[in-house]
Amino acid sequence: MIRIENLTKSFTSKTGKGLKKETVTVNAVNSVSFECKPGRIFSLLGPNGAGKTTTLRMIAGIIKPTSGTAVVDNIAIAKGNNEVKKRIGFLTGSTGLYERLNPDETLDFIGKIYQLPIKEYQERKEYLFEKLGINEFRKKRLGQMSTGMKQKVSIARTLIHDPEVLIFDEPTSGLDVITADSIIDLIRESKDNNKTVIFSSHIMSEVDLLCDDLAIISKGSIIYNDSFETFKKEMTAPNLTQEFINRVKQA
Ligand SMILES: Nc1ncnc2c1ncn2[C@@H]1O[C@H](COP(=O)(O)OP(=O)(O)OP(=O)(O)O)[C@@H](O)[C@H]1O
Repeated sequence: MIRIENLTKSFTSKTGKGLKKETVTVNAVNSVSFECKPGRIFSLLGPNGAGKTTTLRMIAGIIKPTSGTAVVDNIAIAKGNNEVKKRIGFLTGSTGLYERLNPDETLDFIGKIYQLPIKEYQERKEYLFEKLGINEFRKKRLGQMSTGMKQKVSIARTLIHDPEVLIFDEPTSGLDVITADSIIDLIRESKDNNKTVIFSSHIMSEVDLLCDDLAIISKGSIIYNDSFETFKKEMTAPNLTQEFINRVKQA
């Protein structure tokens, strides 16, 4: 379960030189509240720069909110970051991978960090490698891999400790439809295993494939938050993408 209340993040930076130095504040996320339930897939949909990554990074405890609270699996983020991190799998475009390691070595390294029991770890690794089609390049160095191959390894790395809460920041970005499909399949399976899943996207067709509950974010604020069923029932545009565009424009 994820529950966030009035989550807000402002970034402050200095621009210019000498006497012309100015402080610039960007309100990336403004008082955002929503709840993601176990066994359901929650989509955070919004255009570029809307505040999706910033929101997810706050939920994952990577950056501190300026104000507001995030509770993950009954633990407040501010109070127990490490406890929360064990329960979370966070996939983001900037997930670090060591270019000199191969997928096997990468997962071994992460498995040790999480101190996973060896048998459980091995089984989980084999399962994820099979599911994601990593076996054929499991001995190849990350530095010699394509974007899609690296994304698969990132996903295996995110899921190796079988977390209760899965946070995917644009999980299929830059992937071909076949690769994207295996990832979508894995996300669905996590839902069936009663995990709490949130993923961000700016593509309505991807949301349509997976979503149970939908929040639309625009310029840092939530402009829609309800079930996807309700969104479809209330739709006045001829298709989902147009409905999304209209709602963002009207906000
Ligand atoms: N570290 C930072 N310092 C200053 N501004 C930032 C920082 N990170 C994000 N921002 C700004 O906050 C706003 C929201 O950015 P964010 O990355 O959360 O958007 P997003 O919805 O994930 O966008 P995209 O779909 O393009 O990835 C943008 O205006 C961005 O420039």
